[in-house]
Amino acid sequence: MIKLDNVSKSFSNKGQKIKVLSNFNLKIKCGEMISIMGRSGSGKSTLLNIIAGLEKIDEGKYIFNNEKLSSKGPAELAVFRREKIGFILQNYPLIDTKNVIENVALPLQYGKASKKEALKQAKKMLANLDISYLENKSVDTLSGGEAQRVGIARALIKDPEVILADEPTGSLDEDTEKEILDLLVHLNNQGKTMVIVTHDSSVAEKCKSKYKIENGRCIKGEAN
Ligand SMILES: Nc1ncnc2c1ncn2[C@@H]1O[C@H](COP(=O)(O)OP(=O)(O)OP(=O)(O)O)[C@@H](O)[C@H]1O
Repeated sequence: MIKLDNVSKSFSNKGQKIKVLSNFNLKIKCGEMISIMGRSGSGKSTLLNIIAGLEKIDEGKYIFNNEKLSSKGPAELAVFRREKIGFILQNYPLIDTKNVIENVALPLQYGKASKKEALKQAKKMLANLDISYLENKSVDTLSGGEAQRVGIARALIKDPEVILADEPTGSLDEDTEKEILDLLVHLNNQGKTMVIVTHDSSVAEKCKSKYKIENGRCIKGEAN
């Protein structure tokens, strides 16, 4: 369903060209859970941004469900992102003037849903993730693990096909990391395609396919 075919991507920085990905190939099947490792600066976040349609590629093809996304313009890519992609980040930027349920409801309110409908859906999502007790909490009172669950609820509220997670457990202690990982595995078992960028090999071990970015290319690790 996700296919990157001979992709190249460079950035220009102060007149200097930085080649990040070159002849980069990757196929991710629907419902797969994969990890992406690689040293700092190897291009992991760039890859997630390309999959999300936030970064254009220089050469090659990006295919999503038989659609050539690399030929689409910014407006079409924004629609694609809104409908298909959920992002989970290390420190999810929750809005601290809104409480937990309002934060989770927000992506629906940016769409067509009324506030009442959005809050109803958010309530359901919090219940699905067993965090109804956080509903009315102010986000600045949440622990790291609680904030991450709320971030996950917000990423899931529009029922995206693909979850892109950039260091989802990076700032958590060992026990909380395990709980969040179990939640990601659970979501994958429910059919979500997951792409997890991580520095942590214990996170990568949870994934059925493991990859590493090295010298701009994608290298497959041994199967679990
Ligand atoms: N918008 C940009 N403009 C210029 N250079 C960029 C831009 N985005 C990324 N880069 C450069 O591209 C390279 C890859 O960056 P990227 O953030 O994808 O790496 P990463 O593997 O995610 O790193 P880390 O593990 O440290 O987060 C780096 O050298 C970075 O400085």
